Amino acid sequence: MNILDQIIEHKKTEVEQRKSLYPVKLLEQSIYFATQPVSMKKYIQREDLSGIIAEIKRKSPSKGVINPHVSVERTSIGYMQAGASALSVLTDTNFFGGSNDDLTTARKFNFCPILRKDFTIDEYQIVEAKSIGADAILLIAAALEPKRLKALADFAHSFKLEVLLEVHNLEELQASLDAGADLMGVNNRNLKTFELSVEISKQLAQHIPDSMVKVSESGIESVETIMELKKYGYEGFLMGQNFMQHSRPEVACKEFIDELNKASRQA
Ligand SMILES: O=C(O)c1ccccc1NCC(=O)[C@H](O)[C@H](O)COP(=O)(O)O
Repeated sequence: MNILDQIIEHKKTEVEQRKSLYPVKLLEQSIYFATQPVSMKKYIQREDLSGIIAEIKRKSPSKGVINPHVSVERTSIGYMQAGASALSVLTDTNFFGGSNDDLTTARKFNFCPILRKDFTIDEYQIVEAKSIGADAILLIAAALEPKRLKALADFAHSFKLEVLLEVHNLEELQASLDAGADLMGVNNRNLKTFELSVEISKQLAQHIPDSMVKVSESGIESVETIMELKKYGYEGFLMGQNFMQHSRPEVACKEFIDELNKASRQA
């Protein structure tokens, strides 16, 4: 079994356990439906922000332990002060060391779009995402049938959550174009083999309709890469490890965005 299959198998068990521990009715009670979510799509397109979706990632299957004791409060505030457009918080515990508490902490201290980065396979997780304060969820084409992608995207929209749909190849992209996602993410990392190549984003760009906000995800390490991806129409850039591998991720993020702003002014 590849790592994505392992994650999904584990997630199925985890979701069933959570359903009996915290029944969906209970989650629904904690949702304040009148609260308007903060649009990740709009923030990514804001001229005064960098387009970077800065991630809180404690560990990962490909890298192992990255920054297990990170302060979510300090890092999330620092990321946003540095000029990030949005936050991504990995809430999976088993493979990424995150938790729902990480997201609620980020929510408590920031008014900005927050992506709940998890492996969504069930409607329950969407209600849960809303109940912990997320503005957007991730759906992964490699993990779900096209019909299921659409059903989950529709369900997320009914809770006023935006959907970042992630693909890694042309087949997945074409099969998921009708799912109704708000943002199309191209993951440069193959989640089955961990192979990384930013070329994937470049190759798939022309196949993504102009009406969709394009996000390039994973393995982004330099300002030059972002400047290059912008030429292909990318407006969002999901970055985790590059910041999180520093003891002060928010400082690394600020240095990166300052350099990016300088490069953008000179372009
Ligand atoms: O990062 C992994 O090793 C990984 C393995 C299996 C499934 C998902 C994985 N990562 C999730 C992500 O997509 C990344 O955290 C995100 O795009 C940021 O990537 P990076 O900047 O390379 O940390």
